[in-house]
Amino acid sequence: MDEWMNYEQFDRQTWHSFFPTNTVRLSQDNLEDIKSLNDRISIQDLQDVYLPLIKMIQLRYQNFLEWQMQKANFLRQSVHRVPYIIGIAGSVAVGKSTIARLLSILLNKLLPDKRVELMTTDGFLYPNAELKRRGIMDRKGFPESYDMEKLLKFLNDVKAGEPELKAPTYSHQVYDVQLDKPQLIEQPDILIVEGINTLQLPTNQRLYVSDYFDLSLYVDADADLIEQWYLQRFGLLLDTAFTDPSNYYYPYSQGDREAAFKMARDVWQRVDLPNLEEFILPTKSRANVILHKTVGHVVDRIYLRRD
Ligand SMILES: Nc1ncnc2c1ncn2[C@@H]1O[C@H](COP(=O)(O)OP(=O)(O)O)[C@@H](O)[C@H]1O
Ligand SMILES: CC(C)(COP(=O)(O)O)[C@@H](O)C(=O)NCCC(=O)O
Repeated sequence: MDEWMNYEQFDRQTWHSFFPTNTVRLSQDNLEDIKSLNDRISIQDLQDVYLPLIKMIQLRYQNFLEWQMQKANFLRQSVHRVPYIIGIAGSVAVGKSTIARLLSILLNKLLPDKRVELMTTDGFLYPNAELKRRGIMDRKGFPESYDMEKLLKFLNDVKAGEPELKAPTYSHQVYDVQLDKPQLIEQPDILIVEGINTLQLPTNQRLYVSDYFDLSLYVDADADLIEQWYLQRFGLLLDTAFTDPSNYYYPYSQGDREAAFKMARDVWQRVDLPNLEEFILPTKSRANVILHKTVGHVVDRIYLRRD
């Protein structure tokens, strides 16, 4: 069976033609915000790929708001604010958090009266100490390394409009969850949730994380390319965060650079690649939108699931 039969596929040019960019004006500040993503997203990518994407998200969001009104009318309830949740899935190091940040900047710009917040599911990993206690430190990122019950309960509370929720956070710098630095989630209108497990099937819970999503995106690329991006990020961290003696990878920042990269390649091959193949890739066909990236993070194809 054709794996893509329920998707429409667009090349970059066609996708761009759906929303020619001169209709959105970005201020210098917005551009600076976007550039602070380290020049990683080019203005060309912004125009060709991300502005049409954000326009489509805006249309879907309007539709969602309309439905909330109609539903309240039908059920003879008063309209209450329900957050719109966007999930972003894909491999470790494929660029999920970079895209999530860009989308949040653009949504803030397009919908200035809406509160847009961004979080990652990495904070729901068990702390390193607990992973070690369970003997699964080398399974970090695999389904069993997350407290899925806690994540589901959290998303349920967000949807229910609970005020001032505290999301646990994760630091790539420290290589651990930061129990003392929770992120406040304060009744957002739109919440972007990025993480490798956002489309994962439940292991023993009855709910999917994605049951709480109003829209889901999967960021896709060839594994060989993602490995390069993983190693590039490792190189950056090796020169910065890992030089802190409290960092998990500190010894590698002090020793031979080639040995450090050898270790990182080994971690990719033993941990992140098998996780991609066994648990992350199979979730791709559940996403509403698939962004396919090629060399240099350039998005060359966009897939939309028929609905
Ligand atoms: N559009 C892009 N252009 C260039 N580099 C990028 C782009 N998106 C991400 N990167 C780089 O790729 C690496 C992984 O990106 P990141 O957003 O951290 O991925 P994830 O959140 O999926 O782990 C980082 O080093 C980041 O700087
Ligand atoms: C915390 C993560 C599971 C999540 O990755 P992300 O999507 O944030 O890049 C990953 O970065 C990770 O730590 N994996 C374990 C093996 C490794 O050190 O790469």
